[in-house]
Amino acid sequence: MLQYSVILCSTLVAIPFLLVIKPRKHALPPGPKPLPFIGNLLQVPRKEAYKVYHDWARTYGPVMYLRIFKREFIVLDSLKAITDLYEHRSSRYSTRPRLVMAGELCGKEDTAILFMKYGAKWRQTRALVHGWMNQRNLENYSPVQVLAAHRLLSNLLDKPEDFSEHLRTSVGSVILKLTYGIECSPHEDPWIAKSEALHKITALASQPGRWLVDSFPILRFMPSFLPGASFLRWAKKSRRIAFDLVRLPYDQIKARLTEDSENAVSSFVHDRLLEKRGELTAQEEETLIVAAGSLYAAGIDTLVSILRTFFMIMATYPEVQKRLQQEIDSVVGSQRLPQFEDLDSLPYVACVIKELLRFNAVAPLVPHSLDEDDVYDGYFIPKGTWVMANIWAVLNDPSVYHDPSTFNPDRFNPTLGEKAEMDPTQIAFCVGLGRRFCPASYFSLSTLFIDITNIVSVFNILPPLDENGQEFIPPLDFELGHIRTLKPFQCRIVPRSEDATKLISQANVVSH
Ligand code: HEM
Repeated sequence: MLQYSVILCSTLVAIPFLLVIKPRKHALPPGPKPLPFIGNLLQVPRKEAYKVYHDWARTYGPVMYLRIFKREFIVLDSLKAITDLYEHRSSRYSTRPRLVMAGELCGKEDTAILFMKYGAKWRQTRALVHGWMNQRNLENYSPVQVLAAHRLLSNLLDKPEDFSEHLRTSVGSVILKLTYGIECSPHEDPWIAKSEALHKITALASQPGRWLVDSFPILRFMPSFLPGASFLRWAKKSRRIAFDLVRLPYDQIKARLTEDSENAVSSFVHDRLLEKRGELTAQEEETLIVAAGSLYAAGIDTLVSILRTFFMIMATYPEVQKRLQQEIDSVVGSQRLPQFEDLDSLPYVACVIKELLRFNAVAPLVPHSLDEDDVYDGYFIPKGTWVMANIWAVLNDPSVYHDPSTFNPDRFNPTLGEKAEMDPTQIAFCVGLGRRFCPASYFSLSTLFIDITNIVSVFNILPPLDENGQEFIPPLDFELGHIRTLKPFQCRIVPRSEDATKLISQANVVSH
């Protein structure tokens, strides 16, 4: 009942806006026929939207238009359209769409670069992140990445069934150590728990179509004690969690720098503070806090999603696992664990990583927006529109990737007479190479390399068993929050040999 009254109020608020829509010189792009007032609300897919949009593109073409109430959406379904807008018109298409719930009410616009509007604040934050995450600094991160990979092996040996949690701890501990110098505990670390809580909030807050306030921003001014305004109370709590997560670790480092400078550990934040002798202006401080917090928030979920998919693939495609192990064994042997120095000698590992990034499409629909009206391909693109790059469609285009629903790393391994298929690393991270490309692509690829090689060198990853003790293949069921990730699934993780078990123990003695 309450919901109906909110919809009724919103309708009354929206009518005057609808009446002043001006005639446009160029037509909007084609799309499914909208209903009066609610637009395409009832047609917008709730599940695997990127697949449905791709199907629609067969009817409407690679540039499609949708509307939900007053919010306008364009879906770009080809690499050409994405590159034309995100890259060739990057000065216009580099801002983010308005997200009232996630961005404004839950505070993501002020705490994470990913959600920030294009402008001076974004540029300053981005410059800080980019300067630190570039390829030249990669060597400095290696010891931390190797240590975390070894601890991951030990955790997988102890409690294989908790592999998803171990992955989150491992990736989180690398990012927290490099960003803030924080040492995470191997189990139930409070920082990792906070990041998990924020991940859930962000996924919920940015769910398209979930929040009426995203379509009717005026609802944010409702008194929060009113019935029907529980979303405002939830947003207030979530906002506090988002701010705490970026502020608390920063405050800890700052305090340690003055109180206990001898024991302060080098990190992104520590080194920036030291450069300025701890005397940052309020604005510099805010930029540093957000830059550091952005890495933590943007980095964990993406990498964990890819690594979980890796476990699923190993359990589903035993022949791929066997080839990986054969290659690693032939280069590394059985007396040590893989290292970064082995990278150039392991071409099949590189192909598997590329195929994981293609197959998983962590960010299947990347939203950008524009602050001025534009015309593309004869179509009108209104300012403020959500422009969504369908990266899943590009990474699953059968004219580029043969049999795209099959996991096949060999597609990147040119054989006699056959060309390698398009390298997906650029697309997965960069999306048409616009200005918002992922600043952490080198870091991500190196983390995937060290984790994957270490895991398969000592473990066999096998399908789970059913109640009759028979192996079964878990379904490949992805869910989409703010990123695309597999729903919980099981697999068996078993040491390959006694030597492998010994190697894990030795590596952890050395690392402690
Ligand atoms: C496999 C792993 C990853 C993938 C596939 C990935 C992909 C992406 C994509 C598609 C974007 C948006 C690009 C756009 O808007 O055009 C992005 C942005 C971003 N990524 Fe990543 N990412 C990954 C890992 C990471 C990691 C590990 C970190 C940090 C440690 C990170 C930090 C960021 C940040 C800060 C942005 C925001 C850039 C901005 O808005 O200016 N990413 N990433």
